[in-house]
Amino acid sequence: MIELFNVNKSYSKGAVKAVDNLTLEIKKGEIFGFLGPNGAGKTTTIKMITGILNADSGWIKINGYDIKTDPINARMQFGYAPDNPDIYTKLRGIEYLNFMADVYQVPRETRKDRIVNMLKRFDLYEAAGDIIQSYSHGMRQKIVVIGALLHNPEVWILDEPLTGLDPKSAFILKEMMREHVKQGKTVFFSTHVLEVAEKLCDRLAIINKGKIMFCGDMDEIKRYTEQNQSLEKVFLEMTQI
Ligand SMILES: Nc1ncnc2c1ncn2[C@@H]1O[C@H](COP(=O)(O)OP(=O)(O)OP(=O)(O)O)[C@@H](O)[C@H]1O
Repeated sequence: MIELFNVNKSYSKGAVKAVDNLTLEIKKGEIFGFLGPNGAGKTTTIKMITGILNADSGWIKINGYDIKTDPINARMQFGYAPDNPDIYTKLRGIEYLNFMADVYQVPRETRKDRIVNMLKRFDLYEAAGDIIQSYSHGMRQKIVVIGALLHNPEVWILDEPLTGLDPKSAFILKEMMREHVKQGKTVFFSTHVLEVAEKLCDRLAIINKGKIMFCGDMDEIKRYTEQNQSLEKVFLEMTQI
């Protein structure tokens, strides 16, 4: 579960208001999509949830742990895959995964099986001994996702996880998301791809200029509009592209 209450964030000494009084609750057992055009405030919000950035005001809790006042407990609740997978490129894939397993204290007895299973699931097993720098964008994205999920976190926070994945990898990740929430756990992810959000999410929020324009499920989207409009039309209306 993720809770945000009256969260604000500005950049450039207040000149750019990136997140504007945002209140949101992402429940256990749901895949929650975070939608918005470029520059809407999605990544800034995700960076505040994960404690990379501090909110100017408001509070954020993950499974009840405040990211500001109880950061270690809060961080142990989630796995986070950033939108830019170009990290630790000098390491071999397997070195990166072992490093992540060390950081999150994954026990030796379970880590090997877990690493091998996830590498095989994402078709990366053969490449695990290669330097990450030699990987394609999609391969880097997959290794970052595996690293984020190795400690079997209850809450998954994924920034644009499907961008750049081939159809098979995207299918596998979506399948994993569904399996995860079936166990009563939480998935929060941002996307530009409306079709994915429409098919995958239990609920979604549309953000524009730092403000939540809509939050609800697909039925609520349809009720919200007079006719049975598509998510695309609703999105375009709300974000006025
Ligand atoms: N470090 C920064 N300094 C100044 N302004 C910033 C900084 N980072 C983001 N911004 C601004 O804050 C706003 C929100 O940006 P953010 O990256 O959160 O949007 P986003 O929804 O993730 O966009 P995208 O879909 O393009 O990744 C934008 O106006 C952006 O230009």
